[in-house]
Amino acid sequence: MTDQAAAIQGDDSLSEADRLGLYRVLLSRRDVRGQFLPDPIPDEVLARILVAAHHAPSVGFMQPWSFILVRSPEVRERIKNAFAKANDEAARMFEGEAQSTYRSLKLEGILESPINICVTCDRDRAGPVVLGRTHIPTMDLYSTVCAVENLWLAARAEGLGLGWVSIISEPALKEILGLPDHVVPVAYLCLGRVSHFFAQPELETKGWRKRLPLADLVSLDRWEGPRDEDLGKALTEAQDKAERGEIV
Ligand SMILES: Cc1cc2c(cc1C)N(C[C@H](O)[C@H](O)[C@H](O)COP(=O)(O)O)c1[nH]c(=O)[nH]c(=O)c1N2
Repeated sequence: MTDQAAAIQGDDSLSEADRLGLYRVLLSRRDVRGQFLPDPIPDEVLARILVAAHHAPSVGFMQPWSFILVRSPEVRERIKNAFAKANDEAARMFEGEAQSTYRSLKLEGILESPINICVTCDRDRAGPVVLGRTHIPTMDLYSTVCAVENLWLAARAEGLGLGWVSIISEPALKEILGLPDHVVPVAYLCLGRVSHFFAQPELETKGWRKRLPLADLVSLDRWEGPRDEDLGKALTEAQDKAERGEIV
């Protein structure tokens, strides 16, 4: 092992303020669609956010991601048209009241945000045999999602809003952005300064779906296995506190 590989983090303890700050970012991150301001993002801020994304974990240290920064109004117009087509198709998949609620939702900020970012996964980046991906081939896609989450949290820490738009046909997105076959567009993101962040997910406040009780989702040793009652109480308490904004 080289000296550098053996090196350990000098000051590896986090202050209480750091700990709370991280939870604050995690719990106050929102998917933003409608509150974008047009102000450009300074390069140094964008660079920090992209570095955070690039420090995500990845299978076999594959780093399969790339970031296409979409600034061109023409390209964004094409993306918006692809969204409008897919969104109309999506609306028809819901029945009755759900369909009218769906149609009332704002589900993208493609043109209002100053920049869009497509995070891609190059499935060939580290050759055909990748450490850790040998038996579950989708691990490179999951790694790319880790980069997306890092990017999302770093954006929130910088006071920027981010919205993920997935209501677009994948072939249309690939064609517009010129992606080769082996590159998957994992996430199409809208990024920018915002007028405000909502306290709760918009889908929750608009009555689409509620946050599930965490204690119902944690079991022991097997799928829907037994519950640890004490842990269940702790989970409910922690979730209630988070909902009241107490950690934040
Ligand atoms: C993979 C994926 C894909 C999408 C999303 C998220 C993720 C993870 N979300 C955002 C989603 O609606 C949102 O995360 C949840 O409603 C929870 O809200 P907060 O993110 O906590 O604000 C999302 N939102 C939207 O308005 N249009 C979209 O196409 C999508 N697509």
